[in-house]
Amino acid sequence: MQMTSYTESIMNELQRTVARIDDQSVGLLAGRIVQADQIFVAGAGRSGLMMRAFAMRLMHIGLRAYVVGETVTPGLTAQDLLIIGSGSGETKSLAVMAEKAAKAGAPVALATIVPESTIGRLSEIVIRVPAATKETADGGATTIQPMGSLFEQSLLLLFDALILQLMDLTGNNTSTMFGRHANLE
Ligand SMILES: O=C([C@H](O)CO)[C@H](O)[C@H](O)COP(=O)(O)O
Repeated sequence: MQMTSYTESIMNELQRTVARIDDQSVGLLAGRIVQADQIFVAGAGRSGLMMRAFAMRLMHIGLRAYVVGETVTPGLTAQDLLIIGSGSGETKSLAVMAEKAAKAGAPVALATIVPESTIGRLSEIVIRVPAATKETADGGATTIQPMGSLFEQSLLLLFDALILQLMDLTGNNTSTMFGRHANLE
């Protein structure tokens, strides 16, 4: 198949998937984000890359956002919020992180394929993304793509749409946000 046909299939998969994400749980997360003192985001592998992209936009909005594991990332308190992106909801390092956050009294939010997963059970807000997990031998009717690709792409779209909601809530626009963009690049 040609590249353009593959991208068309991917776009169709994405449209089907993001259309089934629950708006209410995303709205709930938007509310928690603006209330939090600091926002910590985490994810492993490709899911982690999408979470890093989200953290950058949170910073552009003027929020105190950190990627867990960076050398400059401070400690988390009960006034903060931890947002995890994990397709399986079972990635060990993230499950331990969610447990630690819950012990510190901080709410955990999770975007995942499996709400009933270990991390899902530790999370106050769970956003279900109906994609195929990375272990699924083949995505069946859900996806032609390998492993967690559909989930990872959906994460990017979900969080970019959430950023638009946060821009509305906080009165930001592209020029206020660009004003906060890194100027040492
Ligand atoms: O990097 C990944 C892999 O390429 C799957 O497509 C995953 O994102 C990584 O292994 C983390 O897994 P999850 O926590 O289940 O998202």
